Amino acid sequence: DGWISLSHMTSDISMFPFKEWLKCQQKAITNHKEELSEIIHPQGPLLLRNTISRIIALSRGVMCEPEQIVIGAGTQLLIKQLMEVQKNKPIIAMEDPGYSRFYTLLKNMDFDVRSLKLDGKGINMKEVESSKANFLFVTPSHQFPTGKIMPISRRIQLLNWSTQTSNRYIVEDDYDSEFKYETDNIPSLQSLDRNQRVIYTGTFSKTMLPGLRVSYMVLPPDMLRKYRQHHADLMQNSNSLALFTLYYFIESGEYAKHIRRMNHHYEMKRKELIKQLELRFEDNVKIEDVPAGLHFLAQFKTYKDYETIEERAKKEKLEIYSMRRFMLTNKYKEEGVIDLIIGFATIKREQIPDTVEKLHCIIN
Ligand SMILES: Cc1ncc(COP(=O)(O)O)c(CN[C@H](CF)CCC(=O)O)c1O
Repeated sequence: DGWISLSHMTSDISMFPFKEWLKCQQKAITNHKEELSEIIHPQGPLLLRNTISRIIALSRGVMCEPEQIVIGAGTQLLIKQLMEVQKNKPIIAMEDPGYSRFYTLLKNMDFDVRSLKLDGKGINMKEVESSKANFLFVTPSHQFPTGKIMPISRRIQLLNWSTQTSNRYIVEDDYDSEFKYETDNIPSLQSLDRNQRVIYTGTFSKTMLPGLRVSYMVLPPDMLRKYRQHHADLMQNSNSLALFTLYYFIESGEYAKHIRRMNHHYEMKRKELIKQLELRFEDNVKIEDVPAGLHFLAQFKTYKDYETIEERAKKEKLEIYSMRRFMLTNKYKEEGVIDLIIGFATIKREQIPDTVEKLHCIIN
């Protein structure tokens, strides 16, 4: 259809090992007919939760028992189910710019959602303190969408904040933490938490396929008890066959191999795209060069406004999202520049020069 994608919402399907996936699916069908014929554990199969707890301990330092893991068909659904448990409507705070889908979901659930500004270290601490929030949503590993990696100092401040009164929680959304280039990973916020205040969420959307719809959250024991009480009748909403297949995919080593391969592939494309952008735009572009994730923020000098740029991108059949998509309430707009979110998962390496050229004529 002639469209080129700089979307941050995709993963590179051309590299997905479907042959291996199908072998694992065959194993799942052969070995788990029993489970496939009945209602599985509401939190997802214990054998997959064992595997997930092992990999997030190794890769993210998350310390948890498999019993604390709840699997679900997407992070949004898990957040919805988690927040349904909260009595007396806690006040919620989240990053702005941030994840508009969570903001909309929580507003639609009639929560009082405060959108807090960022500073150089991530969510602004003074705003957190004055927000009177009980539930704080953050993306410390790779702030969504600016990409900032939250330093340990700010993480400690947040953890101290979470222990100041009894009913405070931090939801750590670790959505694309598996992709780090050059730098090594800072352990998760959850790994530093000694007071059972951090609810950790992860997803296979970025490392596998967004269409798989397999995500998970790790609940502290007291929250898990409340969750199980409230959702006693709720069934697992992920596809069981996909869950058992994923189990074999991980246990066979294919998952670790796939992540290594994708890390290398994405790092190469990211480097090339940044190089071409800087060549073409010279000092009319400023790249937030955080070596992580599947997108980066690029600030372009132009007096055109967001609507014009978005219109022209559509006309040029270039799928790209601007900062407008992520501004929750403070619609700031610096004079003479626009911020675009550049996703590099889907673009082919050979398409990069033309795409940069296309972007140049859209912006200038
Ligand atoms: C901040 C953040 N936390 C989690 C997910 C994972 O969600 P799920 O696939 O349901 O597990 C995403 C994935 N982002 C979506 C696809 F990229 C949508 C982006 C947009 O709406 O801008 C995300 O950005």
